[in-house]
Amino acid sequence: MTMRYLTAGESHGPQLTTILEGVPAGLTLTVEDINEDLARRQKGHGRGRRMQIEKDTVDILSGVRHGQTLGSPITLAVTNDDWKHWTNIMGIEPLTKEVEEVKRKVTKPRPGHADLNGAIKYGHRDMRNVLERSSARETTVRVVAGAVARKFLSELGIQVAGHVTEIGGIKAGLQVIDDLQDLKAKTEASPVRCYDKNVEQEMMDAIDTAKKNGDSIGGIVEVIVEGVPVGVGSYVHYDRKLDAKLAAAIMSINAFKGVEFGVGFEAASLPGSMVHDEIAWDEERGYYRLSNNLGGFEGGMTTGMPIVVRGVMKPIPTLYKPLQSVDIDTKEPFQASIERSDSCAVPAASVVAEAVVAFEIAKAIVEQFGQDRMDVIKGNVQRMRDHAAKF
Ligand SMILES: Cc1cc2nc3c(=O)[nH]c(=O)nc-3n(C[C@H](O)[C@H](O)[C@H](O)COP(=O)(O)O)c2cc1C
Ligand SMILES: C=C(O[C@@H]1CC(C(=O)O)=C[C@@H](OP(=O)(O)O)[C@H]1O)C(=O)O
Repeated sequence: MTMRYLTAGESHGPQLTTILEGVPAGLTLTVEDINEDLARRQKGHGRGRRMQIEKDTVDILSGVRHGQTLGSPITLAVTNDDWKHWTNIMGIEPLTKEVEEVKRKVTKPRPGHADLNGAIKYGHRDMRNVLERSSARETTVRVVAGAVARKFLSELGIQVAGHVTEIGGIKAGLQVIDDLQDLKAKTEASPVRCYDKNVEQEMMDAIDTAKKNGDSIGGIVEVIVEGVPVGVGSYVHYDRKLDAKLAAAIMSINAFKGVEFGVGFEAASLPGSMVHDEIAWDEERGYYRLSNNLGGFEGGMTTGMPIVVRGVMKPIPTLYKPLQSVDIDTKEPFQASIERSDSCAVPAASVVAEAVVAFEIAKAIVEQFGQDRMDVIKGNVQRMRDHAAKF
């Protein structure tokens, strides 16, 4: 058995829901653990008006009793505060004439969003049926699932931190990050979730300029995970490689277009001597590496060094400045008219990236070190650490 989750819910429907299955029994879990991450996801310069309407908090509806997980499926829900403005448009009852009159049918696909392909695929003449689910509103409950995973990992001494390294071409200064607490403190204090104070204002200006021009910008987020034991994941079969799973998880975030580990794409132009992480040993630490260019992975398995994974987010597709598109009813070209949109969601996406990475690592640990009980998993992880230290 494994840990898995489903998400359900439309962007302007009553709520987003996730059911997590396979979370071991005996994990201490409170709504506060989760609400903290939900609040972090809502912050960040560049978000549109929707974030002022929502104040995301979670309800735990099953699988937890007196602050402890039971081992049974955990149902978690986040209410959409905006729903009250959309009850006619998003109702589940059949259409009446009055509803038809207020129903905002969407027939103008946005380049870069899921509208046109989704409409053709599912046969929807009203593209609201596509955008409601393709919206990144769904990432609220991925952050909820990730918060549970993060709590699980913290019990095993594993820390996860995400931050923004680039927005609209403005790059954070290069720094080897070896203090996650410091990184977290700097990132949380930053309106763009970037540790480098020197570029913060430039990033915000880039976002404001894009917004003023009716445009949008993307960027790069990085997630660092410390404390994962050696050998999580496996080289023995392609679908057991943990780096591949993390790559898929990052790519699954709305608007993400690429993933790299450690030096990543730069490895193409570097000689092997500048890429591979030399191996050393001492009595206290056991085996360790003199560098971490490969971002914590060899052979689909963790090396014990921090995992360093980055993802690139394209600019937000909904633009106030119209791009060419065609109305699917009239087949006429149109000028876009936009109600609201984010102009940059890279800071929020760094929290989503943390969540999906945390979930994949928690899942791999549950698969490898025991499934039902926290105490058994803790013991098994410790045995692996001892084994590696003595090896
Ligand atoms: C946190 C977050 C917020 C987003 N906000 C918007 C938005 O306001 N407007 C928009 O058009 N796209 C937004 N996106 C991106 C779209 O959801 C995404 O581009 C779309 O689902 C199409 O999928 P794809 O870009 O992965 O192909 C956001 C993405 C994330 C991660
Ligand atoms: C609601 C969220 O993000 C939304 C993601 C999104 C999209 O198209 O992906 C479009 C916008 O939604 P709306 O059209 O309601 O303004 C964003 O606000 C959120 O992150 O919670």
